This record gives sequence, structure tokens and C-alpha cells, in this order.
Amino acid sequence: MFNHNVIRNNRSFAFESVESLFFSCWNIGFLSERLMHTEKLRFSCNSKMAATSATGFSVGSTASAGPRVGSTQLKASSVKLNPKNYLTSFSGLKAGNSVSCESQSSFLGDESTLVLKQGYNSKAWRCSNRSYSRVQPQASYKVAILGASGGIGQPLALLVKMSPLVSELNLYDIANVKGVAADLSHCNTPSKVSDFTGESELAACLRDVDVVVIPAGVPRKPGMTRDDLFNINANIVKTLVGAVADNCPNAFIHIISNPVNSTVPIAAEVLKQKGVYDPKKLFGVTTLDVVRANTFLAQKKNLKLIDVDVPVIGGHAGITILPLLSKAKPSVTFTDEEVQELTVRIQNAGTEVVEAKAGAGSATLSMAYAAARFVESSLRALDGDTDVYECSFIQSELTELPFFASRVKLGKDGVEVVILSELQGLTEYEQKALQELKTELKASIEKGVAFVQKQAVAA
Ligand SMILES: NC(=O)C1=CN([C@@H]2O[C@H](COP(=O)(O)OP(=O)(O)OC[C@H]3O[C@@H](n4cnc5c(N)ncnc54)[C@H](O)[C@@H]3O)[C@@H](O)[C@H]2O)C=CC1
Ligand SMILES: O=C([O-])CC(=O)C(=O)O
Repeated sequence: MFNHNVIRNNRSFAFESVESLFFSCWNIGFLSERLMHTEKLRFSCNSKMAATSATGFSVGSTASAGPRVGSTQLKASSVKLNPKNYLTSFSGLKAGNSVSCESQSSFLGDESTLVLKQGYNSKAWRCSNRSYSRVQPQASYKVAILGASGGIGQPLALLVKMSPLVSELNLYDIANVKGVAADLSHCNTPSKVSDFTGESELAACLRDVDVVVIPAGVPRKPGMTRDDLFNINANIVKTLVGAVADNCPNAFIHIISNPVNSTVPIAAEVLKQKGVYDPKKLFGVTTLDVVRANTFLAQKKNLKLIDVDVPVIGGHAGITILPLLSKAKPSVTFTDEEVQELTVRIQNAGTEVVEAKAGAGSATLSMAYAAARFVESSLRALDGDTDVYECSFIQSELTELPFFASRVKLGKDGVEVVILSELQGLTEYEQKALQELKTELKASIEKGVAFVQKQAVAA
């Protein structure tokens, strides 16, 4: 057994096992306060691994219980985001809430140590009347991952397995899923892991599921665009979403498979044909764009990562990915060159990974991290947390395009509010980029819609 060490405020705590540490890292906002204040958790403090694990396995987001809304999507320009509140949990570093490290005890370096300390000292942590973080969550939600044996599916399954909110984790793939599930099932976190292989087992996989995540499909190779994946992935998404419609029509659906700008409209059309489309519950996962924007901005401007938040709007391919640097928190001044450099880096970040992997696929680990954050946010919203904000590609009235990525507030019924204010007061550069992305985004959306409608006519 490892001897993991974590120091908080010069006190030492003993976790009974590495599992309890990992579990508490996920738990941060929920359980860690209890953990930190119980003698049972006394921990000898000489391992540097603990802090690293804590950071790596924590997936942050903001959340809270929202009122139920009607069937129409709401817009609100008046919604006030409390930056202090959402930034701390938006950062993906909630481990800081459960683990605090003296700088000399961590090999994360000063910056990461500060991040961890800040997380612990965050308003969300201290605030007593926003009580979600003090409530022990119930592991009661059922999550299915379709494409679970893939490059994204496997690490995502591990991260979701660590969520205290998940009671059942169903893994589906057309290949190799038994081994993944067997492996994962040995982790002693609350959720029960089950495997499902092939179309005959898809219905059973999806029954009564609350959140379905779809990373099934082929990834890019160098030289390809995301749109080059359309011919294969369109059919995969169509089939899988058809099964979702038949078996868990009320689930939140998270589409990761590319090209997201087309696969989300495909999913919407399938759900419409099945008569179960709820636009508030269909999400294109663009969280990785936000994660990257935050990371790159923090690096460029030497900022503490936990303080950084950049909304990313538009879509999820090339120039359709539009980071709104003028809306970044904290407020930063940029030269024109810096804006151009950062924007292009964020837009090309997927390609950067595809090229570095040189034929072995595209982003998997960072994507799993981002997808797990979006799952966690959805589960918290379902669980009654009232401050959950994420960017996502959804059916939208924010622009003239039928789908558009922007920051939304999540609630028990899905998208509760679309944050209109972030599109106001854009810089000239952002306004121009917004106009320019619309042509490509519109074409990708129409391609997805036409794909399903043509097949329906042919049938
Ligand atoms: N939204 C985003 O930000 C991102 C999206 N992606 C996309 O995610 C997708 C998956 O990427 P990776 O996991 O790296 O690919 P991968 O090839 O490693 O894994 C895909 C998995 O899907 C499975 N699969 C294929 N057809 C299936 C079907 N009909 N039903 C169930 N499972 C099926 C495969 O057996 C495989 O296990 C790609 O389309 C990629 O472009 C990747 C990174 C970021
Ligand atoms: O670039 C790709 O093909 C995968 C992807 O969507 C990303 O990493 O953002």
C-alpha cells in the first residue's frame, strides 16, 4: 500500500487507502470537508504522489440546483455570474479543496501548490448558505459510455467510475469492452460497472440511464479535417442516438464524436424523428476548447490557472472555435498579436495533438478529462446544484444559426439559461471572427440535418 501524504495547514491527515484519496479528490466540493475534519483520515505526509494524483484526478465545474423550466429554451442577458464562485470550480482543480500542500511537500511546483491552496480557500468551500458542497451526494445516477473501449472511452470511464454521484456505469462498445469493464470493476468506488457488446446489447446498456456520453467513432489522422470523419461517424452517431431515443429518451446526451458541428444536428434530427427531442438535453461537448483556452491563456500571461476562465463560442472545428479573450477572467490586456496567436493556437489545438500523435489518433486524455468535467457538471445539475455553468454546442437562438456553442446554465432539466450577455460588447476582432465562422458552421449543421432527412426520404 502506498503511503500518501497530504499536508493541510500544517496538520497531517491519514487516508486509509489510495482509493479514499482518489475518491475524495473527485468529491472535493461534496465530501472533502468532512474528510478533512475527521480523525479517521489521519495521513502520514511524506509522499509527493498524493498531491499529483489529487490534481490529476479532480474534475472541476460549477453546479447547483436550479428551478425546473418549461419546454422552451430561455435566454437571459441579466444572469449574473459570480466570477469568484464559478471560476474556482470551473478550473478543474477542485482537488484543491480536499488537499492542501506545503510547497516543499509537492513536486507540482509553486504554481500548482498555490492552486491547491486557493482551491481550499475558495469561496465555494467556505460559503455556508450555498450548501451543496456540504451535502454528501448520493451515488444514484446511471451513466452510459458508448465507445467505451476507445482512446477517450477508457480514461473517461475511469474518471466517471470515481464520481460519488454515479451508482451504475454501463460501458458499451463494438469491441474489447469486457476487458475494460473487468479491469475497472476492481476499483472500489461505489458504482457498479457493466459491459455491453454489440447492437443486441445496446438497449440493455441504455435502459434508465441518466447521462449518455458518446465518444464512439473514428478519430483524425494527420492531414484530415474533422469533417473528413463525417462519412463514418455520421452513421455511428445516428444509430446510437436512435437507441438512446428508444431506451432512455429523458437522458442528457453528450456528443463527443466528430465532427461535432454535424453530429449534434444529426442527433437532433434522429430524436425528432423518434418524437422525443428535447433540445435542452442534447449537448455537443466543447469543454475541451474551454480547458485549452484556460490553459494556454494562463501559460501565456503567467496567470494562476485556477483564476482563469475563457468562454469559447461557435462550434468545434477550426475557425468555428471562437475563444472570447475579451471576456476572459481575470480581465487581461492583449496586444493584437497576442489575441491572434492565442486564438489560432486554441483553434488548432486538436490538430496540434493529431500531428504530435503522428497517426495514432487525436486527443484522448485531455478529452476524457474535459468530458468527465462535463459529466460531473450534468450530474450535479441533476442532483440539485444551482450554479452549474458550462460552454456547450446546443440548439440555440443566440445567433441566426440553429446550433451554437456558448455558455449555458445547467439545471435538472438540462439547459436552463443561455448566457446572452457574453455575446454583447465583443471586440472588433471577435465580431469579425464571429461573422466569418458562421458560413462554415452553417454548412456543417446543414450537412448533418440533410444526412438524416435524406435517409428518411429514401427509407
Ligand atoms: N468533441 C471533442 O472535443 C473531441 C472529439 N473527439 C472525437 O471522439 C471520437 C473518438 O475518438 P477516440 O476515442 O480517440 O477514437 P478511438 O478509435 O480510440 O475509439 C473509438 C471507439 O469507438 C468504438 N466504436 C466504433 N464504432 C462504434 C459503434 N457503432 N458503437 C459503439 N462503439 C463504436 C470503437 O470500437 C472504439 O473503441 C472521434 O470521432 C474523435 O474525433 C476527439 C477528441 C476531442
Ligand atoms: O482534433 C481532433 O480531431 C479531435 C478534437 O476534436 C480535438 O482534439 O479538439
